[in-house]
Amino acid sequence: MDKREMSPVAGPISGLVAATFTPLTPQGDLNLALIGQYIDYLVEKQGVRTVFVNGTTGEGCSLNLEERKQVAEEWCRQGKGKLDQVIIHVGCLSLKDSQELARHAAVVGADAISLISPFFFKPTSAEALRVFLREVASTAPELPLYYYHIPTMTGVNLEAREVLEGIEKQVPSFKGLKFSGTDLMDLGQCVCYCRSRGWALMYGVDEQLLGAVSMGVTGAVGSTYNYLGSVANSMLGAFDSGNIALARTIQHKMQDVLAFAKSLGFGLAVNKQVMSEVSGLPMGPPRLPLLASPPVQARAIAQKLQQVLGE
Ligand SMILES: CC(=O)N[C@@H]([C@@H](O)[C@H](O)[C@H](O)CO)[C@@H](O)CC(=O)C(=O)O
Repeated sequence: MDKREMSPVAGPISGLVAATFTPLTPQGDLNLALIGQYIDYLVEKQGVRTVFVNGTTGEGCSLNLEERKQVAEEWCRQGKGKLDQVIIHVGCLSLKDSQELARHAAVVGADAISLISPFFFKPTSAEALRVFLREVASTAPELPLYYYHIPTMTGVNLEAREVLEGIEKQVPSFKGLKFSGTDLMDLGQCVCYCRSRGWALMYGVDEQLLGAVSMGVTGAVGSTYNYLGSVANSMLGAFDSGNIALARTIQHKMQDVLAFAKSLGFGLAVNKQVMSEVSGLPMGPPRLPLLASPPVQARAIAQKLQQVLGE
């Protein structure tokens, strides 16, 4: 067990955060009954004790509000005493919907909320986005709020550093961001801004986490930490102890697996199947418009993972 696994979370979020899949039945309804076992798997097999619920991996934007509430509530309920933190993603196209989910997150005992920018009518300036974040935060002022920067999915290409400018004056509960972009200049600037305020900066592109760690992020949120958490934890442990050569070797192996996965059309649908293959927990199908792929792809990826990372 490495240092990060042992240290309790205090202050800004550190270490790995699993961006959870939303378990569905074969018919496409929520399978809430699986969440208890899912938590045990993350904690016991992957050494991951903080979760990010209803985000990209959780298909949050494909669930209706009632479903999102049920999923959030179940993670909070089942995670009590087992998980360090439950972060609920409340981003929606409608301000009112995000406010409703933020309020609900507070009621069910979430530790924090996070949100993407609306992406149909997009904010035309960083100030417009800050005002949107402020209006959501005001409905759950007691919960830390993290901006979720994911330009590849939202098409909102405002620099994250620009969004941060002066945000603490508008959003007193603001505590950092989840950065799922690849612009290292922007990331570095965000690190400086967040570090001087004691905020969290969680990186979200798993295949290049080591680069972000060397930039100074406090932690990482990602889909692959659901089943590669223990591997990624050992990479972070190697980095922390100054064994950069080992950290690089581990990151390169993770990249080999993900490059192979991408060559087979890795996306959320296949990723969810890989999780089922590796964990043995039936995550079920993705929700339309995503389509399930033939299981052969996920099996091949799970085998590759075993072959590369089991070495
Ligand atoms: C676009 C996307 O899904 N990115 C993932 C990554 O974890 C990604 O799956 C991984 O880096 C493999 O490419 C996360 O950033 C998403 C995430 O944290 C979330 O589910 O909210």
